[in-house]
This record gives sequence, C-alpha cells and structure tokens, in this order.
Amino acid sequence: MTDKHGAAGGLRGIDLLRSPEYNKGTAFSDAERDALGIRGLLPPYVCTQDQQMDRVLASFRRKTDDLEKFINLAALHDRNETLFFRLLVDHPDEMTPIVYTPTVGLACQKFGHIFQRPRGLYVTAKDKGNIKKVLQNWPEKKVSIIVVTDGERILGLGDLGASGMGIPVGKLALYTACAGVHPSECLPVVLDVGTNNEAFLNDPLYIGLHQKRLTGDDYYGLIEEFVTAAMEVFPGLMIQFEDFANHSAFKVLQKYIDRLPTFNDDIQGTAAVSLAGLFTALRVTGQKMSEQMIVFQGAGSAATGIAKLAVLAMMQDGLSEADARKRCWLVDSKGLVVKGRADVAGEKVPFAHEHAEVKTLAEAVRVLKPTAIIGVAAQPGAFSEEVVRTMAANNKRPIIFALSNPTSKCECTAEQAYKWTDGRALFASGSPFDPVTLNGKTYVPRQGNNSYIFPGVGMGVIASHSSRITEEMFMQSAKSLAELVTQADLDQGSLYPPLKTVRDVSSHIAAAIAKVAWDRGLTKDPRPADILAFIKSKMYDPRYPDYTKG
Ligand SMILES: O=C([O-])CC(=O)C(=O)O
Ligand SMILES: [Mg+2]
Repeated sequence: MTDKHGAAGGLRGIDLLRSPEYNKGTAFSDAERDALGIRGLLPPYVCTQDQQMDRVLASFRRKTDDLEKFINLAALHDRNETLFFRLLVDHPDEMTPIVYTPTVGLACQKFGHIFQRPRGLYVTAKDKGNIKKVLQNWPEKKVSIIVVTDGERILGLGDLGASGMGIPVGKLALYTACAGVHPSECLPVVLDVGTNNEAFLNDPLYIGLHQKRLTGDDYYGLIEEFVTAAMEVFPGLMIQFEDFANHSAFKVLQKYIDRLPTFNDDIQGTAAVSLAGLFTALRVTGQKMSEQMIVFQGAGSAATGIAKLAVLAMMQDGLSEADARKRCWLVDSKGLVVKGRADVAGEKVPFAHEHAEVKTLAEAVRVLKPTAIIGVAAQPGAFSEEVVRTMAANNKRPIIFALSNPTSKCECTAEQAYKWTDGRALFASGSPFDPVTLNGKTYVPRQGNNSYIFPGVGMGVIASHSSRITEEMFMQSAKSLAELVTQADLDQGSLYPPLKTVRDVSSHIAAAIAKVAWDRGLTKDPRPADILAFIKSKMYDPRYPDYTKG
C-alpha cells in the first residue's frame, strides 16, 4: 500500500520494526522481509494477523489484575498499533473496560507509577508564549481531532493533573476502534496548568508540573493560546474538551463553540447518550418525553447538559420551554436547587423552581414523584434502597440511570436497582455491570456512557468537514442511537445496543451528524448521495497493508 509517506512510511530495517504505526511484527511476509531489509531481524515463522491475535489475547488474559491488563494493552499499542486496534475492534466487551472506563481511571490515579512510554502532547504553564512551537513538535502534520483535558475532574475521581492524560488517550483509542477515525489523525493533549492534588504534589513520581493550578486570566489565557495555536498548526481541526471542572467547562465551551468545531463531551456527549436512554425507556413505558419528571442527583456539567437536551426533546412534544424546564429538577450537595436559595447561580438557574426547601434526594423523590432519576455527581450509594424503593412505589417502570464513573463512584449497582424494584427498573450505568439474574430472569444492563456518542460525532464532523458542532447534532445522534436498540435488547432490559455493534452504531451516528452539517449548510463539501455509505467508506479498518505493493 502507498500511503502519504510511501509504503511503510518510507521506513526500512530496524526503524520499521520500532515504528508502532507501521510495524507488523512476525506478520511481515517473506517478500516484505527481503524488500524492506528486515530479514533476520525477526524470528523466521511468518504469522497471520489472526495467529498474532491469539498470542496477544492469551497474553492479555494471563493477567488477572485490571491495571496489569491496562499496561499489557498500552505496551501493545506502543509496538504494533494495527494489532492493538484489531484487538479493540474484535473484542470490545473485553477491551473497552480496560482502555476506557473504569480501568483507565485507576491507570490515571497510578499514572506516574506505571509510566513507560509517552503518548500524546503535554502543553504546560511553562510553555506560555511558545505553545505553537510545542504543537509543531507533534510528528503528524494532519491532525483532525484533539481531545484535551486540564485534568481537574477526571471521571468522578477529582483533580489528577497531568496524570489525566490517560483519558484523552483512551477516548481517542475509541475514536479509532469504534468509529474508524485514522489513529494518525488523533492527538491526545493534556494542558498541564498544575494540580491542587496534594498527594501528587508530594509524589516524586508524579509526571506533571509540581505546582498549584493556574487560575483566572493566567488559566484562560493559556487555553486561548492553545486553541488559537492548534487551529493554526492543524487547519480544519476539531477539539473535544474532556473532564474539565464545572467552574471552567461551561465557560470554555461557550468561548469556543462559535469559533471552531468543538464540544464538551461531559456536557454534550453525556447529554446525548442519556437522552437516547430516555427515548429507549419511553419505548418501554409508552409515555412521552413531555410526561416525564426528571430529578438529577448532581447540578454540574452533566446534569445541566442532560436537562437542557431533555427540555429540547419535551419542546418537540409541544411543551413550552418554561413548562419543560419545570419537569427537570436538580439536587446538589445542599439539597434541592430551588428558586431563592442562596448560592444558586450559572447553569443551575433555569432549573431552580419555586418550592419549599428539600434537604435530601430521598425527600425530593418522595415529594416530586419523578419518573426518572439520573445520578451524575460521583456520590457512590446516592441511590439508596429508600430512594430506589420510592421510585418503584411511584412508577410501574422507574427509570434509574446511575451514570457516575468509574464503578466505585456509581450511585447504585445494577443488582441493587433490579432487586429493589423487583426487576422493574429501566436501568443504565456509566460504567459497565455484568448481567444480573433475579427470580429466574436475566437482565443485561448497558452503559449510558458518552462512548456511544463521541466517536460518531468526531467521524461525522471530520468526514463532512462541518465547521461547527451544534445542539441539533446531539439531538439527532440521541435519536439515531435510540432507534438502533432492538426489541430483543429491550426484552432483556438493555437500553442501549450491544458493544459488539458499536462500529455500526458509530457509523449511524456519524451519518446523523454529517446530515445535519449538510442540511444546515455547515460544510461546503459536495453532499454524497448516500451519507451512511460515505461514512462507512471512510472508516479505518485495522488490517495490515501489503508493503510490497504500490
Ligand atoms: O469517560 C467516561 O467514561 C465518561 C465520561 O466522560 C466521564 O465520566 O467523565
Ligand atoms: Mg469525561
């Protein structure tokens, strides 16, 4: 195959074997070994990719500890990218919980202690004035997607500083595995603005700047320099903001949303996947979105992001915006967010309604009688037996989404949700849970995780060259995701499609996104006759090309 660099990237000999991008390991054919100067540098038996898969899968499965599995996969990623992605594509159920939530959370907590090879780009407070040069050090000239975090709120684990790099790396691995975005076009970035994590600051193995976080103009100035430089160095780029703290996430999104294709995954990706789960749940209950009463445990980026999109969906059912908002309630650390309560500001305001003071989620569920509760505040156990049983008493099919990540932060387990509702809960979680058998029936809970959404969003945007990422795109992606859930899924309690279909799911979401781009004139590219086929034709398939051809 000839690619942008010529066959095998122009590499030969030992350099080729040491390039994870082009290396095939023992799968180099005899002809390639002769043509590319690698005869003798490899053991003589030529393996097929399937045989290599057997070897790496067995090596992975010999590890009994999830962190060791993570390290095992990272090492494979570092030596043979094609094989790494083949493994992710062919075994998503087994690999996703390791390269992604929940194990990636543990890997970030231990990042400096398991560090082997660098991956991604570190842009730091020390680079002020020089960020463009740092970006130019990245070896790839064509970058289409950056996932960037400042590490301040990694999953529900709090401030992990530069150790948060695991998250952009994991998210981008899913862009490639789930939606077929070419790995060379993906750039993981940490903006290391310092950390307020005392344990890290005192840990000599912590890999980030050992200093407190920048704040105010210094902080926003660095982000501005980064975004401006990135747009110059990588024209046409899309940026995904990930795991920023609530206090900065909305500001950053608002600042850039009209300047380039960008989104915040925790606000908008999570909103879309949650809305899809609600749409699916309504197929079971036979109700309308406008009949729902939703109580959020949490009032940050995820909660208000979901609430905003749910309001739009209720308005499509004919409700006024004011009436739709009244069907969404937030509970934060101080209790129900109500009008007139001191300290209610920012994104919470539209959802602060007239009501007497309510101190706890349990009380809020008793008095408001919601049809759905959605947990996004990383308060493990927040969906107590009392809360869940009240939901079960008030609803034939209570909707219970325990979305906080990783598993240790989940509001309740799948088993608890089914047990306390006699199997009636319409349950989804942010991290994976195994199937649960109760009174002879097996329930298969699935993940309401933004990983169903963001890979397709990225593929849709880069394939269409959309200049913006809009709210309508997230609404359409939620609708397409919900439509892909089959009756067989619903019969076993699954509100999302199985992970093994995630490439197909992502292609449909990408098509939905790209369709909005063309419908709304957000791209000048000619519109393909069949957008889904067009998307599928663009998806990277991790198989070895023949380097002797072309
Ligand atoms: O990464 C995940 O699993 C989902 C997510 O964005 C978060 O929890 O912050
Ligand atoms: Mg996130």
